[in-house]
Formats: sequence, structure tokens, C-alpha cells
Amino acid sequence: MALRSRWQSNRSILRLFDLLPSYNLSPLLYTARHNCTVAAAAEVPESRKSPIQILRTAAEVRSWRREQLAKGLTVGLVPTMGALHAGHMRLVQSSMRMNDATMVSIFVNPAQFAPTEDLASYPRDFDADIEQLAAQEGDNRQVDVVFAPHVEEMYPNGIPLNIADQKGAFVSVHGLSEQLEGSIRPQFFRGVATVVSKLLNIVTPERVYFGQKDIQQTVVVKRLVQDLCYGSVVHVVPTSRDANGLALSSRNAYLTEQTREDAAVIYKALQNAVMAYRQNTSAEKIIETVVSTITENFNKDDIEYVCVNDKDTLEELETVHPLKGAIVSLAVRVPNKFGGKTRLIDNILL
Ligand SMILES: Nc1ncnc2c1ncn2[C@@H]1O[C@H](COP(=O)(O)OP(=O)(O)OP(=O)(O)O)[C@@H](O)[C@H]1O
Ligand SMILES: CC(C)(CO)[C@@H](O)C(=O)[O-]
Ligand code: BAL
Repeated sequence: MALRSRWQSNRSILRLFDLLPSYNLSPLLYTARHNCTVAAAAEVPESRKSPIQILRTAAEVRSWRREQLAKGLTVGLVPTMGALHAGHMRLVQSSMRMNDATMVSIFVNPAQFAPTEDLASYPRDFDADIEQLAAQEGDNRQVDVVFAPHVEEMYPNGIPLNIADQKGAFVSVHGLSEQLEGSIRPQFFRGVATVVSKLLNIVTPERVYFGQKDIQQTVVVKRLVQDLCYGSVVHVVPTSRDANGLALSSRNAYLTEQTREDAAVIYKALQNAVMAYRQNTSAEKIIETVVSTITENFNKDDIEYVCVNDKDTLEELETVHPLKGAIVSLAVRVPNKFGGKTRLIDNILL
């Protein structure tokens, strides 16, 4: 495909339609995943005793929330899928700074995983998560509560991964969910919007925190909150990175040491995009720069997309208007320690 306002490899388009079992997994893990039931795969282990209150049901959360309201305390919510790292802690710190009480949710949400994806093998370490959260403090505040529901609590009628088998109420944010990540993961944002709606309905936080690393998710969630009249304010926290620039991500646990080093080219490519933009506002030129930097260490075929989009509408741009800026985002498949490939996503704002 010509380098115009978007770069997308033919290979990734084929992959989407073939539904090859290659998402983040070795063939071995893929087989294992298909032998698991969803509830067993996404089960949260019981925690050991911890200073943080751990709530498992929506009724418990509502009761805790009523207590905060009665005391006149504001609540910040940080939704996560666990396997917590320093990037998550940055969201937690933002919430602790801005709210009287902070709740972190830990829930590996089956609805956002396609049957070909890595739900069963998604990294989980509940005890380590609680330890990290318990160590957070600032402004005389701490993480007050973790909401770690079981799958049946969030999806009482079950949640088959095949979208055609799903029944009941789901939330879609049309127009913002089909491009970029949505072009590779067609059911992803429906799953995210659905679970975020459930969390906002249960917790009714004053503020809710998301990371810029998943930038399309922030655009989708902002629109969800606006269109469905949720009372929470969405805060976006900048991306935390390793020393070499690699964006922190729970799935980095899948990477080899060599890949972690090689992946430094991803942030370098985004920084080069900013430099290219200073010379020329053409999306084509910016994208060319990104692709040529990434191919210093990775195959061109493994770049799923590099795109320049409007920050609010996600419209693909041919030229960046200096007063409006843009998002440059990308996804690249890199070698993992199982002999397969793991998708990394990243972005930068112009
Ligand atoms: N490096 C990071 N910097 C800032 N926020 C982050 C970072 N990584 C994750 N987050 C944010 O933390 C929240 C929870 O993300 P999640 O639990 O899916 O972790 P993750 O590292 O993004 O996992 P994955 O590897 O599955 O993408 C999301 O809002 C996400 O954007
Ligand atoms: C927002 C979220 C917790 C919903 O499951 C998830 O998509 C994530 O961790 O980014
Ligand atoms: N941080 C995004 C969650 C996911 O990829 O499923």
C-alpha cells in the first residue's frame, strides 16, 4: 500500500480475515486457551490478608460508595486488568492527589478479548498487585479499596467470547471503535465500553483515570461518558516508559530481553515523527519517517499500522493543522519468548 495518510501492512489485513491463532501466543498456548472455559480462564485468585479492603461484589462497592458520599468524600477510580506496573501506579498517584478516596479495579474483562486472543494467558498476579498498591502513598492518602469482581459478578448471564453468541446489553461507541486498534481487534472497544459503563454505574466516581498509552481507548471512553451522560470526569495520564523509551505494558512480560532492547526503536520512531512534523506537516512524510525508523529493528510486514489522526474524531489526516495537532499512533508485532509475536502499541501527540 502506498504511504499516504496511513500505513497498514497487507499481512495484518489478511490476518484479520483469516483469524489466524497468532495473537500474542505460541501454538501451544493457543491450544491451551481453547480448552479453557471463560469463567475458569478469567478467575481472580483469592487474596491473602491485606491492608487494602478488597471488594468482590457490586453491592459491596455501592455500600462503600454510600459511606464516602455520607462523609462528603470524593472518589477516584482507576480501572485496570491487573499485572500492575509503574504505569498503573502513575494513574493511582494522580487519583490519590485529586480525590479523598481511591478505588482500583482489577478485572480481566473477557468481553474485550476475541476468541483468538490471549485471555487465558493474560498475566495475572493478584498478591503482587495488592502489595504494590499498598505501598503507594502521597498527600497522606493511600489506595482505599480494590474492586476485584469475579466474571459472574460483571456478566451474570455469561460472556462467551464469540460475539455472535453474546446476549444481553452491550455498549458500542460507533465511529471511534472501528479504525486503528479496532481494525485489528473488531470487538475490543465494544468490550471496553461495556465494562467501563458497568464500572461507572457501580462506582459512580467523581473522576476516572486512563493512560495515554491506550490513546484510542481514552477517546472512546470520553465519548462514552459524554453521550451516556455519566457524571465522572475522565483524566488521561501520560505514558510511563522504560529507560530506553519502551512504553510500560503488562504484556511486556511476554517479551525476550533482546526484543525489549530492540523495541527502543518504537519510541525513537515517534520522536522522529515529531521532528519530521516540525519540517513538514504532511502525514505521508511523518509516516514514512516512523516506518523507516521501526524497520531498523523489525520487519516492515510486522508493522500493523502507522496513522496520523485527529485527536477527537480520529479522522485520518493528510496534513496536520498546527493549531489542532494530531495523534501519531502505531502497532507493531514483535518476537516474544514463546516463539510467536506480541503486539505493542504506542503513540505521540503532535
Ligand atoms: N505505560 C503506561 N503509562 C500510562 N498508563 C498506562 C501504561 N500502561 C497501561 N496504562 C493504563 O493503565 C490502565 C490499565 O491498563 P491495563 O491494565 O490494560 O495495562 P496495560 O499495561 O495497558 O496492559 P496491556 O499490556 O494488556 O495493554 C489503562 O488506562 C492503560 O492505558
Ligand atoms: C480500561 C480497561 C481496564 C477495561 O477493561 C482495559 O481496557 C485496560 O486495562 O486498559
Ligand atoms: N490496555 C488495553 C487492554 C487490552 O489490550 O486488552
